[in-house]
Amino acid sequence: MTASLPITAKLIDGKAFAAALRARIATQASGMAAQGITPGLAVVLVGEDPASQVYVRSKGRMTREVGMNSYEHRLPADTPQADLLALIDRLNADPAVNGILVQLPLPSHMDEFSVINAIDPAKDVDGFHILNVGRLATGQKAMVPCTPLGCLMLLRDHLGSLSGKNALVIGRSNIVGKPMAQLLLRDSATVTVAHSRTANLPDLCRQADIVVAAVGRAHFVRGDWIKPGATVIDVGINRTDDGLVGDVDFDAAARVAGAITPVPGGVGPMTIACLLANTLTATARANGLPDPDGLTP
Ligand SMILES: Nc1nc2c(c(=O)[nH]1)N[C@@H](CN(C=O)c1ccc(C(=O)N[C@@H](CCC(=O)O)C(=O)O)cc1)CN2
Repeated sequence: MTASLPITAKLIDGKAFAAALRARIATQASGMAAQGITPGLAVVLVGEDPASQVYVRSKGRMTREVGMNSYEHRLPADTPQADLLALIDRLNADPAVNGILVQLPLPSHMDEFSVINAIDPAKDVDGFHILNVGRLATGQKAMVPCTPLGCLMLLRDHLGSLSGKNALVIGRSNIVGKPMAQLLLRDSATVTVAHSRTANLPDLCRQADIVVAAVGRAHFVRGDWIKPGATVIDVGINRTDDGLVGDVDFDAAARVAGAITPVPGGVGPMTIACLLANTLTATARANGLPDPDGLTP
């Protein structure tokens, strides 16, 4: 039905936005270096998941590019959980390390919550520790999960104020859906969180000024679900025979939406840029400095 319409949506270029954000972070990091402080980020990868290896490599490279120290720890897939917890203890105690990230997913013999909650909340640059989750939910100063923080930055840049907008978050994961809903609420949007049991999802979606799709199913959100002029943020990264695609049927949605993020090149690059932003914020807080400009929600 939508295929006959021209593509009219503005493309929200997350790749360009993330590059500009990293440049600002590099400038602020060099300001810290002038005060004798070099932020340090430790990334821990357990196992050989191919996508995780790519992300961890990119994290290390981009950390160094913005002038921070990168510490990479690669552990075999059969590492006992106690060994991972012992490494986290050492990183918690290391003053050169300001940020700690354990790449997810973890091998199935490990308990994700026990591992994440072992990280010092002040160094939890993923914002997944229960204390940071609670702080975000109650409007206190927190470390904020990187992907939703990146989505928020793109939304604010495109829309200015989110106040009073109808926002639909599709997906209720701890990494994206739930913190995204908290951030939108904090910006005074009217937020609905949809999931696999939600009734009448297409109709709900047709009422949304903002759609954040984070379900992990290729092309799940159809073009005729989109309200004309809506802003569509696609968090999905699905590897298919047609290559990497998002959770939104981009070709159809881009003929109806006012603005839309592509996959690749939309939200994905913001995740690592926001990780660097969080590392800078954690370093500032650890050294009694004010939060860096424009990097926190
Ligand atoms: N501890 C964490 N684990 C995971 C997180 C996270 O935030 N913290 N998020 C994802 C993976 N992720 C970062 O870790 C990540 C995903 C995607 C991208 C990205 O730049 N995507 C590109 C496409 C790259 C490709 O070809 O695969 C894009 O969308 O343009 C960066 C980071 C799960 N684990």
